[in-house]
Amino acid sequence: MTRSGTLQQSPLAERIAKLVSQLQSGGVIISDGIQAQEIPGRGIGVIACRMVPAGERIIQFPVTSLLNPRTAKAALLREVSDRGASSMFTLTATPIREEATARKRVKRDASVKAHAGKYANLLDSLSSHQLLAYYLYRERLRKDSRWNSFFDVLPTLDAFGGLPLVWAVLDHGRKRFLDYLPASTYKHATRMSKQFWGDLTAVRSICANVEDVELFIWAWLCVNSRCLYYYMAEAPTTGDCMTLAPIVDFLNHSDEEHCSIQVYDGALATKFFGLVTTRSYDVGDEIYLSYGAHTNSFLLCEYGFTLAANKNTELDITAELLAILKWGRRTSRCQTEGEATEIESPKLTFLDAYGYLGDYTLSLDTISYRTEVALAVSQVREDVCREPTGDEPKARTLERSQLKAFISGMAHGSKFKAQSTATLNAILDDVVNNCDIMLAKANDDIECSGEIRENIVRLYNERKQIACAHLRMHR
Ligand SMILES: C[S@@+](CC[C@H](N)C(=O)[O-])C[C@H]1O[C@@H](n2cnc3c(N)ncnc32)[C@H](O)[C@@H]1O
Repeated sequence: MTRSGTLQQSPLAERIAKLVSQLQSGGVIISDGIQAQEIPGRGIGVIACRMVPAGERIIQFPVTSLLNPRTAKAALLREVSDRGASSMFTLTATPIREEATARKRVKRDASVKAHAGKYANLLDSLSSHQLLAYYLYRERLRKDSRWNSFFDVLPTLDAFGGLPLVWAVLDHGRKRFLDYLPASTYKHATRMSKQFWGDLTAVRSICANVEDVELFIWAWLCVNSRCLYYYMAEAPTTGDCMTLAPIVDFLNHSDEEHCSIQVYDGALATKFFGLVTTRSYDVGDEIYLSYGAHTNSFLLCEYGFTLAANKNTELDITAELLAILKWGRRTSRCQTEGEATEIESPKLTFLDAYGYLGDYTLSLDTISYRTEVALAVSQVREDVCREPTGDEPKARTLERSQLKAFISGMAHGSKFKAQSTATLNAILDDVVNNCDIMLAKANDDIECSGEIRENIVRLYNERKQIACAHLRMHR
């Protein structure tokens, strides 16, 4: 992974040492048992440099040194009162005027106060992700930012080049790779792209001079891929409870549990944000953190990598199943999921009413209950999914009650089993064929190379592996 910076930059080890020393002088405690260093294929990671037992606190951060919406907002407001109108950025709404003479200082102070109040309200209107991306964007442009040694070790925009979001937003000849993605991954990338543009618009609505899309996407992705959960009472949603913690954010992901985050009280009423090992390590072992039980499709979209062997692998057949529910037929290339859910359909309305619309998946050995329900609904007539409006044939009433009993878990749904298996097998045959086509396409495309091809191939191989396992089980 390339690091941010230019030709004059010092070696990575020196930049890491500089960041560590700056953090330590700010009260961060880093165990002598760990060391951050470059790891082939994974950027920077954290390694045990002595035997580290389970239960050791390896990093401890005074919460006031974290970079999160709370500390970023405080820094932004301080800047307004310190710099007044000479602030590098001015708000879209009523910028304050520089007052030239001492006589006008009182008036100026009042103006700064009013400005700060307005600014605080505007900042409060941003989500945590928007606020942090805005803050990183601004700080990255400052020569004297207190976060410069952190920025010196963050990935460059180039290092984010494997993310579908970057292909979608910046293209750089890669937009067409989006068409190689499985439908569910494509949908995830599209959703992120929408969120990204929405966030940029929100930030620009309070500060028009956020013009550099490349710098903003870099900031947005640093926040997206490096933030950890951190509870803040003022955060409006769980998703807003996020913080950056330099060094902690060097830990790479594993689907095994390695470490946990703890917030605890220290001396003098200081609160600490700490990282604690949950297993022991030998010298040279990499110390990981689980980012969550994520599939490779999720990891690719949110973080730009996939795991060679992922415990949370699944096959998403939402697009394929929605096409059957809506149109009563299969489609060969399914990127139609959005389209299918937007169209009025009694079966989709019915599934939605019961909380079973979308997210149809299979793991290597199980079919999710949501998928079973959707398969059952796919085989009944549309009028079974409508509420009765008067007299109706008894058979329809019976079938509706059998379906509802299955959905609510009161019946095994054996009535639906055979047809569900047949429909699923037909979908899985299509999945296998589609995987072969897409694998051949990606492999033949010489521009789709390196890590990007490796990740796409991994997604299709996984899909194919799960589809074949179920076809073997159910044929
Ligand atoms: C929180 S950062 C971890 C530190 C990062 N490696 C760095 O160089 O700064 C998350 C990023 O690390 C990389 N990463 C994390 N876990 C990985 C893994 N198991 N394999 C490959 N890359 C990984 C991805 O680029 C991801 O976006």
